[in-house]
Amino acid sequence: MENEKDKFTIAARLKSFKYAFNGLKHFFVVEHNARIHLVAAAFAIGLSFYLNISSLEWIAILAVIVVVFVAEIFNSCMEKLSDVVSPEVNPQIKIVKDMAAAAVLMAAILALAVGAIIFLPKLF
Ligand SMILES: Nc1ncnc2c1ncn2[C@@H]1O[C@H](COP(=O)(O)OP(=O)(O)OP(=O)(O)O)[C@@H](O)[C@H]1O
Repeated sequence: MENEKDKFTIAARLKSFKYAFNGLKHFFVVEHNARIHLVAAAFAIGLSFYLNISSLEWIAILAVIVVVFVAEIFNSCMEKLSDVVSPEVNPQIKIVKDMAAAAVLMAAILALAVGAIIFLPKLF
């Protein structure tokens, strides 16, 4: 039988959004790396306006910005979860944290490559 909690309600969906925005607020207010990504994103968006890039180029720039933020949010989640699960030094936690950081590195490399492909020919 369907439980009260499983029922679809607009109020429950709105609450989920509230929690998601709460997570976003925490990320931008508390996590220091978020500020670095925010500055880089603002720079890329400013440069995109200045260089009057095409619609497809905008899609690529916005997509890589979001990919970097998503990777960094999950990386921060992994760090927090790891610190709760195992606050002491643990070789498996090291691998978990290193791999989460590797995901951010991959996203950042992609963002740099896409930025270079779009911006460099317009600048030089
Ligand atoms: N509990 C642990 N056991 C083993 N190694 C750890 C542990 N905690 C952290 N490390 C190692 O230290 C590195 C840095 O971990 P930490 O949680 O400090 O992330 P950080 O990258 O410094 O955090 P931030 O992204 O907030 O600057 C990890 O990638 C991992 O190699």
